[in-house]
Amino acid sequence: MALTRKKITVVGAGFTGATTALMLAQKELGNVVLLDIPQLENPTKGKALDMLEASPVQGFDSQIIGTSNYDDAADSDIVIITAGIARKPGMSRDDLVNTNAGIMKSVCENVKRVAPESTVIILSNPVDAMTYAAYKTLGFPKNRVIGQSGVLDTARYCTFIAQELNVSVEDVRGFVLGGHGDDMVPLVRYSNVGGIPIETLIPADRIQEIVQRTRVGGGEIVNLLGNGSAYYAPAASLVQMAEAIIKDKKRIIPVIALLEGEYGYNDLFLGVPAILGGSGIEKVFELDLTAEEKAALDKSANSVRSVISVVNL
Ligand SMILES: NC(=O)C1=CN([C@@H]2O[C@H](COP(=O)(O)OP(=O)(O)OC[C@H]3O[C@@H](n4cnc5c(N)ncnc54)[C@H](O)[C@@H]3O)[C@@H](O)[C@H]2O)C=CC1
Ligand SMILES: O=C([O-])CC(=O)C(=O)O
Repeated sequence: MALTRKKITVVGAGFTGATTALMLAQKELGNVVLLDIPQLENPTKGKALDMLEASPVQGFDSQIIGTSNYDDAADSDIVIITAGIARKPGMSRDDLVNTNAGIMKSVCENVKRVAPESTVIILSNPVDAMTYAAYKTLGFPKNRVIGQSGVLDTARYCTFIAQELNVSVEDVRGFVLGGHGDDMVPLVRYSNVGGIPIETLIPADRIQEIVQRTRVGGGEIVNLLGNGSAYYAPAASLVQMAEAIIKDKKRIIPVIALLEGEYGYNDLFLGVPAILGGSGIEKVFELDLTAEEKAALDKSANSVRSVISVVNL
């Protein structure tokens, strides 16, 4: 059987998009099309060419092109959408909803036209609502429309736990449920290092500080950067999701999925643990939650619902 490289389009060639494109190529996950608006066609081509010129040094054979023409994205296997504005200090992600919903709609109309069989991963904020907007515009099956928040939020949570215990990040396991906002739900009860529950290793008040720092982790970076938001860890998170799909790894990771009854929610996109493989979201896990955890998840779900309610498509 002839082997063909996958085609991955990254829409939005800003901080997250460009970083994602480079990481995808470095891991040789496929050929990469980096796409931005026509006014930025030359800078987009320039970024792509600059990345490609790193390939002899780093030894990767993925091709990377820059474009503003959706025909170049035709028949992509994966489309990653990072197009949109980012927040600045003092703003919440939800403040981006009107601008980014318009952008998401126009991007998805094009994606639907040129890459109807693709699996689409959304990053643009407010990401739960943008994943909903993408789903409605694309009309793709729910397993092929996936939002990114939980990989990043979990990565932040695990970073802080590893720092607290001075242990390898590789041995920290845990995950964050719910919407990508300040009321997301890091699940302490399901978190461990090397199989040892963190509740037996870290005092309860310190765990609560880690949970809170995770919740506002995006804002911490926004305040430090001063003029934009995080992009290295978000790009790494997108690449992990793309890799799980491209290699049919069947990884269990938190993703933003359409819920149809799971956790008692309907017609809602929310972060939940799922199997991510060749068919996209292959299964959503419904965990047993304590009353306290469920109340926290309800609060987060209500926040997402209120943002979705203002999305006009
Ligand atoms: N879900 C998550 O965990 C995260 C979400 N984000 C979100 O990702 C988005 C992108 O962030 P950055 O890359 O830092 O912003 P950025 O401003 O560096 O890049 C955004 C790019 O999108 C492009 N764009 C705008 N409209 C477009 C259109 N119609 N078609 C194609 N491209 C278009 C812009 O020209 C720009 O190059 C923001 O909404 C940000 O809030 C960022 C980090 C994490
Ligand atoms: O905080 C932001 O605006 C960007 C983002 O979603 C994150 O880094 O978690």
